[in-house]
Amino acid sequence: MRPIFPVVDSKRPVIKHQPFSVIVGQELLQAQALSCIRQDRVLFEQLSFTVRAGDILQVAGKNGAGKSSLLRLLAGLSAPDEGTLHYRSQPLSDVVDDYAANLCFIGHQSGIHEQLTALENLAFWRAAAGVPQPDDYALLAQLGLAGLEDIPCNMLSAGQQRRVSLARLWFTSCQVWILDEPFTALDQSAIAMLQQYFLQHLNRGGAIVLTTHQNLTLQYNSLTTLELAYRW
Ligand SMILES: Nc1ncnc2c1ncn2[C@@H]1O[C@H](COP(=O)(O)OP(=O)(O)OP(=O)(O)O)[C@@H](O)[C@H]1O
Repeated sequence: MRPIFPVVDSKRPVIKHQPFSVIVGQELLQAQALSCIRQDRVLFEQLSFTVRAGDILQVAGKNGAGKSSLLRLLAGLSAPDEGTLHYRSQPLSDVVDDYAANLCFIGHQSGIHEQLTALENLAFWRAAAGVPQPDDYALLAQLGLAGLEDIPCNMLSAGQQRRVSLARLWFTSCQVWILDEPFTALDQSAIAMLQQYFLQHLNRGGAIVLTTHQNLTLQYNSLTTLELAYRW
């Protein structure tokens, strides 16, 4: 029988990740001369940048500037109208399986199954990712969800649902994280915890591309901001 209130140390890391076997600075994603057109509007064109191991790239811009559209291109969920994307120096289309296995994409929507509990959502994602059973109670406690593990997610608050959604980051072994508005609905303490966790991921050779309308409060040495201008 599961304990009703499991005793956990919320400061103790529940999963110890190994560093990625990469040299920090190794090129992971290269975007060359990307263009994206939506509803006859050119959102961006001739956009080129590189994301290396250890990098964090913040895509900024006004509502409708094309941030989510760019992230979807980078995640391989849609194709650019012009330009090319490479993963580890190979055309993305040639290495799509390798890339998908190394990519954790969390979109604008939380992506949780609202009828399922937090524990059930975690079990579902782990099964899909082929990740062995960690201590989910401890993970959820670390994310401030102790006591809420067994109720359907549609009975959680928006911020609590976002925390469940972000739990994937704590057990994924993927090196590239693409996160669309990960701080939405989170309170200040959760934002600080997530930013601290980003730092750990970068320090072990991970890479992050994210959008947010908030300023990142932590100092990231490898932070680059890509500002997308709203184009009419
Ligand atoms: N699949 C699509 N089909 C048609 N138009 C789209 C599609 N996806 C996005 N758009 C349009 O592209 C524009 C940019 O949308 P996008 O979601 O990329 O903006 P954003 O910068 O992420 O905005 P926000 O800050 O509001 O999240 C919008 O005008 C939107 O209506």
